[in-house]
Amino acid sequence: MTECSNSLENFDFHKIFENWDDGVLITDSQGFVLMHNQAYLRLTFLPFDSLVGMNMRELIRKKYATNVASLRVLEDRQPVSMTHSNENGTIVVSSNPVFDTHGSIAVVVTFVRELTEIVRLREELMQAKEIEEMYFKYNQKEYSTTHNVPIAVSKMMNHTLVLAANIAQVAANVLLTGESGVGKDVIANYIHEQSSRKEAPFIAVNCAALPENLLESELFGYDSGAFTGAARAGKPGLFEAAQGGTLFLDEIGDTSQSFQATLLRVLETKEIKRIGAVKPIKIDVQIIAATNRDLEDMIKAGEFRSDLFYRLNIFRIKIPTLRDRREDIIPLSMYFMNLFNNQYHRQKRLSHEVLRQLTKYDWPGNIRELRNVIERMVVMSNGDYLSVSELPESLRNDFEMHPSVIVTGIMPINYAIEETEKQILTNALRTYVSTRKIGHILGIDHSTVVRKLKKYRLK
Ligand SMILES: Nc1ncnc2c1ncn2[C@@H]1O[C@H](COP(=O)(O)OP(=O)(O)OP(=O)(O)O)[C@@H](O)[C@H]1O
Repeated sequence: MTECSNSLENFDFHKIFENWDDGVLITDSQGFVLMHNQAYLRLTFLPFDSLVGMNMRELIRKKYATNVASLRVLEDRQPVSMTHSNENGTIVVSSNPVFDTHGSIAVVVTFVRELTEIVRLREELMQAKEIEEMYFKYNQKEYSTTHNVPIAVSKMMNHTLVLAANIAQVAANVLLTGESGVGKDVIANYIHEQSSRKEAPFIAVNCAALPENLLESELFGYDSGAFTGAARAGKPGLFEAAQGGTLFLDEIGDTSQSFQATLLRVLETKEIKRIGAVKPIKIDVQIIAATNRDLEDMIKAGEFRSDLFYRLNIFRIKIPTLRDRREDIIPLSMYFMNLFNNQYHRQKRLSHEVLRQLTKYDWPGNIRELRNVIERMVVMSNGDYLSVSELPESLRNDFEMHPSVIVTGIMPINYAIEETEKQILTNALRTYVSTRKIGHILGIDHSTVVRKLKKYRLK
């Protein structure tokens, strides 16, 4: 090593170490601490004001550590490097022996460096790569508008499709459940398309959209003279129109108890009677019922007939929410982008940042909400690439996904404020690199962020 001894003599090494961002610790040949800087305590989260004079074995004895690099150096007489990860982040610790002229270890110098940021950046890079791969995969022709099979990349949704296809083979009646917008309509269609009935009609009825008497006459039809104003020849209902095919009864949870009783009879006898008629008509129709309501709760509340529920529940498909199958978000987004590009004669593209943001959001409105977001962006955006700034407000800010703050105890207000500030800043540091960005996200100015980070000794 080349050095200029004159100038080095003037250096205050303590001062240099103290201002160092990395942690530095020097121990003697017995493991006693000779010196360390504040960064060492901050990065290792050791709850001491000073370690000087303490033997590093003490840390193991007091269970602050299981493996101490500087002690390993004393045993192995060679440099040792190790990484430690916990809820506070990841650090890399490198310890090096310094030998005296007799070849004995004089001191061990240890450096501690924070890796959290690097680990986070690596994860982000991997995520970006994944998104890029997906982007190219799902931007191909097969995800163009001609795609008529439900988009399903996730294991969960593929499992749902297999179940649906199996049920389609046996033409059993099915109950589809799941939150609003998860794709119950789409799955009902898929079941029909997978069945041997696919050439016959698929008829969908929204039971909640019609008043009870109209719903019955629509479904069962009526005979001539059934009521004033009835057509002379009578009118076949949708059950008859769906002969040989599929009848999809959406929002079954919103029907009256008397309608439920009639439907149960139809399921059991496979016959219907037109209103005002005496003679029953045999029907050969696969019934698919769907609801986003909790029928079991409704039964408890006396709002849904348990006998109809048990009849329908023999084959039930619960369609998972979009937040439970995040792998489908990118393929669905690409699909909708192509769909609306064609529809509105646009050539928009989704940027990686937008895709990443879409995968992070919780989608309470499920696929319908995603579809609406993409449609709006395709129509409203100015540039070729849809950018994060064009996303709706709720999707732009991560923190809006976790808006509730729950306090479970009683404590001094100032302590609570400081503790909350500290936790929010720690969370923000995990996601954002720049203090300016943190200021923007937290709604405070940049200098306040810097001041608070210093105050809480956060980095
Ligand atoms: N797997 C999918 N692939 C492509 N588009 C889908 C898929 N699932 C749902 N969609 C689209 O999402 C929107 C909502 O789906 P759908 O109407 O089937 O939901 P739902 O569960 O029946 O909702 P609700 O309970 O409110 O009636 C529709 O535009 C549909 O085309």
